Amino acid sequence: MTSSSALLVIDLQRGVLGDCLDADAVVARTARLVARARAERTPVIWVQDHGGFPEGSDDWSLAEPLARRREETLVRKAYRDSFADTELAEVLSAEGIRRLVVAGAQSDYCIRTTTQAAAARGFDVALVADAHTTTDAEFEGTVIPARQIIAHTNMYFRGLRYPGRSFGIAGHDTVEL
Ligand SMILES: O=C1N[C@@H]2C=C[C@H]1C2
Repeated sequence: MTSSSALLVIDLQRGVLGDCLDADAVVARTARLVARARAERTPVIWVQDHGGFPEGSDDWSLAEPLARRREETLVRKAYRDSFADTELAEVLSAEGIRRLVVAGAQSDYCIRTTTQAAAARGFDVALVADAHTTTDAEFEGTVIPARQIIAHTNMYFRGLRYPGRSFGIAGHDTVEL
C-alpha cells in the first residue's frame, strides 16, 4: 500500500533514554502513537543507533513496551542524521512516503538533525511535540535544562518554513498520521 505518511521512531533505546526527561512517559505516548499508526495502516519505521552500543545489546534494544513488528522496517544508523549512511531515503522512496511524523530521542541531536535533513530533502514533517526527549546539557559552563531544549525544539519546528511544504508540531494523540 502506498501511503504518503510514515511514523519515524528514532532511537528510543534503553541506552539512549537513561537520563532523558520523562523518558517513561515519552515511551508510553510513543507506544500509543505506534498503535494508532498500525490501526490506520500508516507505516512505522524504527531507527536504532549503534554508534554507542553494539546491535543486540540491552542498551541497543528498544525501551519496553516498544517492539518492532517483523514486517516493519529497521534502519540502523551511526550518525545523528538518520539519512546518513543508511537506506532510509531508499525505503521512503520505495514506499511513496512524502511526509514524516517524527518521535524519539534525543531532541537536540538525532531528532533535530533528522527532522531538518528530512525538510531539506523535500519531505513534509510533523514533530510529535510530547513524544521526544533529551537530557540536560552543559557547554562551557552554560547549563541547558532538558525541558528548555525540548521546548525550543518544538518552537523551532513549529515555525519552520520551506516553499510549498508543511511543517509543524502536534501531540501524540492528535497528530495526523
Ligand atoms: O540523539 C541521539 N540518539 C543517539 C544517542 C545520542 C544521539 C545518538
